[in-house]
Amino acid sequence: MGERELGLGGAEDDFHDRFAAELEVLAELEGSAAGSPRRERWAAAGRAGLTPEDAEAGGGRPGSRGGAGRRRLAAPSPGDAALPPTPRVKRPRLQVVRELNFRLEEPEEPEEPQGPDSPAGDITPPPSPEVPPELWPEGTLDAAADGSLLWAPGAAQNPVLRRPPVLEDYISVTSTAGSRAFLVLRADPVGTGVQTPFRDTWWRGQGQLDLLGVCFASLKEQVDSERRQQLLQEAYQLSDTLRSLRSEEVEEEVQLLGAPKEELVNSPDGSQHCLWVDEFAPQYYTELLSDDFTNRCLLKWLKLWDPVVFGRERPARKPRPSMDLARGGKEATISSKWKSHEQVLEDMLEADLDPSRRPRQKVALLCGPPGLGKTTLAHVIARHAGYSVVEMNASDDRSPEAFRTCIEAATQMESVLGAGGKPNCLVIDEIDGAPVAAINVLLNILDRKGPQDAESGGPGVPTSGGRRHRADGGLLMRPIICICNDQFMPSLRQLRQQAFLLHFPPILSSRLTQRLQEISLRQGMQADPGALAALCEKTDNDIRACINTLQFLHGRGRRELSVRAVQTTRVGLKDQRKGLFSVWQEIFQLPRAQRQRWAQDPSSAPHVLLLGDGHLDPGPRAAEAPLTTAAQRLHRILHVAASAGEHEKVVQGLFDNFLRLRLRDSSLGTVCTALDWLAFDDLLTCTAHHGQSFQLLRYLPFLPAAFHLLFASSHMPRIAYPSSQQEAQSRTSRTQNLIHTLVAGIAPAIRSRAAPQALVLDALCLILDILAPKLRPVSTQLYSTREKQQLASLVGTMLAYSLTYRQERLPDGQYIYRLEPNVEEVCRFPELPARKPLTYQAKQLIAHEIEMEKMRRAEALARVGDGPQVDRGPPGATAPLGGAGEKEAQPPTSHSQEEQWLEQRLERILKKAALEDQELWPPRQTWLSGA
Ligand SMILES: Nc1ncnc2c1ncn2[C@@H]1O[C@H](COP(=O)(O)OP(=O)(O)OP(=O)(O)O)[C@@H](O)[C@H]1O
Repeated sequence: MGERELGLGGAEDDFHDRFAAELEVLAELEGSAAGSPRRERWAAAGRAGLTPEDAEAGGGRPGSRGGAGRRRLAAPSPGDAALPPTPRVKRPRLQVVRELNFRLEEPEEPEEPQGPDSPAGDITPPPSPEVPPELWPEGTLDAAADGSLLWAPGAAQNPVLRRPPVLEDYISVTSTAGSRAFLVLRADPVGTGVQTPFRDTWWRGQGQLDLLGVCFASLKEQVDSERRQQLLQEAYQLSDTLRSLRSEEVEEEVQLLGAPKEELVNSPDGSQHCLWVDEFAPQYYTELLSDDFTNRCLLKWLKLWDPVVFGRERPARKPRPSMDLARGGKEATISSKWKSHEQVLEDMLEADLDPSRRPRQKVALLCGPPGLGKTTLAHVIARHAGYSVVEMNASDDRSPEAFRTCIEAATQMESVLGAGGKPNCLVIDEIDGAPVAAINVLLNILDRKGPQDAESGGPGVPTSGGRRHRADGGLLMRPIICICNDQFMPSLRQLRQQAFLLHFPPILSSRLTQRLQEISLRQGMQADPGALAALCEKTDNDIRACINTLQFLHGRGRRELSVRAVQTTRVGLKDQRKGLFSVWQEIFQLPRAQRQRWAQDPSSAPHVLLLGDGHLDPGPRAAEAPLTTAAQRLHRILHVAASAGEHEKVVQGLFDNFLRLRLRDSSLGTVCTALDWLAFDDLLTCTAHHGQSFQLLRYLPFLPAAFHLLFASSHMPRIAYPSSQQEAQSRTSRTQNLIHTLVAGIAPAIRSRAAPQALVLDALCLILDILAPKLRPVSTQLYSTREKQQLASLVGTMLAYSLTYRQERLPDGQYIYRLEPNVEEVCRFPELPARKPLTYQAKQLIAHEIEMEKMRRAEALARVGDGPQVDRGPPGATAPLGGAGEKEAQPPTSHSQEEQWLEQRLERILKKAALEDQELWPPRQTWLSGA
């Protein structure tokens, strides 16, 4: 400070001379020039970083810290405002500067009430208590100084100034050359020369308070990293424990088996090179696990190709003892009415070959769940029948071109003689994954007709497969076996109709268990039948899954298979989604294990769970066991229904089939409960979709579960694909169309009172009765007046409703007259006979009279339009039955006269219409010449 004073004292006069202009401005400012509006505007603008005009308009940023003090300073006093801007007595610079102190300290006190000039909306929070007032950034001040005369530009950043700063204390320094500089003094409350981090924190937060001092994000990060580390540690600990447990287990097993440790460690590695499913894949027909009937059917179908492929004649058929006779009397009558799938298949196999001596079904379609050995069956059977198998995967070769090339290469080209000179048999796997276009290619190939087909003449005896194939030019001469999981894929619809369809039934678990035992024995693995049966049940008798599980466990060093090991192992199934028929079957059939229990305890009928609580109460011992099993079944069906996906179709199948089951409940209580469930399902679906309450959809699988508990039995139900819904829909739309046609044709006067619903419910049935009066089967000439009137009124009524009779030819060649539009369909049950049927002649007569009446009306209309020029018809013609508007017309006396008269009328009407046309549309030449 001493230096400063020294400096100041020494050069005061010089200073005044050099900076006279600036000091004058300062003095002006000091002399309450705050009264000057311009000055105030500058100050406000400086505070908010606005232009003076902006400041004038909006008052700058309300509540900024520097603002309050500055505003107070700038408040004009009436006296000052009147003062002229005269030069003042020069005062020492420091004094000026001190008086120009803009009371920066004042805003530091947040409690201080705001001045009257403070904006009402000032909601700026007080500064953070952690930030000392001395460290408030000069940003606001600097901003205020920017462009203003009051501040030395860059004072905040550059402490060495050429002019003395206005607001801060400073030290002036004079160089030896006599030039002066001013050094700004800054307070340093934290430490000498140490830059405080708070300044940065303040600005980084862009006005945020950062009460914690550390950014929240970094705190979160810190917590996250700590948690991660903790998890990692836990994982390490777990893996250590597991490793130690496993090594203990292996050691135990080694001790049990007495095998040397090295051998155990090596054997899994060695076996990994070859999958057991491949190693133990069946090579011969006898090794197949699938159902014998299916195997035999496929083999028989392949044998049907022998005449064209191998040139062998088909062996003469032996008369088969009728299966019906072998069965019981009642069952025999049923089976004569309903043919089982097996019978249908056998009939197909017994059927004659087509004219080109090929089987009627050119392609066999094997369908069933995955992993049951369908592909294996096709390969083994084809080899067994003497073919060389060519396999293609329809999911891979999806394009129609690739499909065509593959099929033709295997069945049409020279390579029909495959490896070892054997003819090819094409196996198309996963055909349900092929697109419709590709399947159409296959269908086209199947549909190709040979010369024999075209002629339908006697069969030509082929000499050899190759020559015959060339002669037929593209005719399919080799068998094709298609394999799919889901036969109901829409793309397969047409193929299914043409194919020899073979459902692949589930493999018997006893056969599979036996095979698994063989395999495990050969691999040196001890597996008791119980454990293997559990494995089969768990995998739904999926051969692949069973063998893979065994290999997996073997690979992990297990030499003994226990039920617990099977239960605890997570077996990877290929595809758990079931087809619709399997879903329906599971719903209507008891699971196998359950069947035994069911037989033992018939009192625990599952429907009691749904029909009433009373049955569940008898006592814990009676209720507990069935409840547990029922709960298991419930969960299983819930799972099956939920994973099936097509809920609507599943429910339709249940609806169409549940009444065909053998119901044991004679009071039909189960049926009523089932109907209630169906109604509930409808309600649920409607509510979910109308109100978009999709959370309700989770309750939909409960309907199949309820049906299972109500109807499941040990019998294999005969399930039909549901069609009632579609039929009902098409019937509804047909009926609606009929009603619309009828209403549209009704005369306007009647139509106003014939709303479609009222018409259907109230009028149509009675109208049909009215339209069927008793008419004598004689000529109308012989009718009495009353009968004539009756006929006339009938014709009038039918015309009013735009009804008539049309002649139709039935497929058997018979002619009938049918009402048009056929509203009888709307209001009469098809099975019931018509109440008052009209004879063919009566309908013919009515139709004729309706046509006549129409013509008469048309002519009457034309006459009304033309007035007297219109020809009034033949002199003898009169209205036959007193039709409306035909008083003056003379009816023809005989039938031939009547026809003649009608023809003349028609001719005249047509001529008149032609004339009118000409008048309206003159010939083209006239137009052109006129133009
Ligand atoms: N009798 C059997 N003995 C041993 N393994 C068999 C037997 N039958 C089939 N396998 C094996 O089971 C596996 C599955 O058979 P396959 O591929 O024929 O089933 P799939 O029904 O065609 O299944 P996907 O529909 O998944 O193709 C094959 O690896 C096969 O080797």
